[in-house]
Amino acid sequence: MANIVQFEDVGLRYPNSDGETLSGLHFTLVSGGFYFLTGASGAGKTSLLKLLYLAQRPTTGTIRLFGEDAGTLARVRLPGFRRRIGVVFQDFRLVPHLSVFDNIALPLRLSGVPEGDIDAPVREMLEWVGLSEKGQSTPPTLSGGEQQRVAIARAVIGRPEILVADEPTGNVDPDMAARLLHLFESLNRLGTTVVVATHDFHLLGRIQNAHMMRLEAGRLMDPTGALRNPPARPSA
Ligand SMILES: Nc1ncnc2c1ncn2[C@@H]1O[C@H](COP(=O)(O)OP(=O)(O)OP(=O)(O)O)[C@@H](O)[C@H]1O
Repeated sequence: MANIVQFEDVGLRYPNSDGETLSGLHFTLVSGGFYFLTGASGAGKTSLLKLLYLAQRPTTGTIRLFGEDAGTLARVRLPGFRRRIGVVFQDFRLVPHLSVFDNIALPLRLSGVPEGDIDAPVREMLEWVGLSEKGQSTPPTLSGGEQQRVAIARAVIGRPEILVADEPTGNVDPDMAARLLHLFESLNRLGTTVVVATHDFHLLGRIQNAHMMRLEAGRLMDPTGALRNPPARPSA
């Protein structure tokens, strides 16, 4: 299996913060893997995911995505790179004045898919997340869990190579959480590398062969030994 993501000694310090939010991250994700990222609130999960989907640059170290150094990537190639990564944001980030249908269609339209080829995949997605009746609604009229499902449909409609989801089951009941996880699992079976940050420990045992990544105060633990971290170094 090819390495799809490599973090090499990556650190992140936000400009106005006292210390490093993330430090010494050194790991590899393989193509087609399923990864859970856990850790207490404030441990740095969202920050790590932002590095992964190129919304944040690291302060130190190198991030390789799809075999290329993301730090030296020409600006013009960034949007194309980002399209290969589907993101489910913790706060959904749906476009409030667009219908559910148009929110889900957005990645296809941005990639230049012809209008005639948009209807069928969006309808399929709506069905997939159980929102076939809500295509013409706007996000502010939906429940939190429904908005979350729209966000998931939008993240996966472009068949991304990597799916990054930040607390994707935070607003749904246990049945829906299990269903959404099943959707991620089916995507993963089709070859998508999936990275899910979650507090929900019930989810963790549900995916066979999932790897666990645990963040503690900005440092990565490797309970399953799958990330090939080097042994912890003594702090300087
Ligand atoms: N833009 C920012 N500027 C300064 N500090 C930030 C910024 N974003 C996050 N932080 C800090 O970085 C730390 C890690 O935050 P992060 O959101 O990555 O944690 P998390 O593990 O995702 O937490 P949660 O589970 O509560 O979402 C926190 O102390 C947070 O205050």
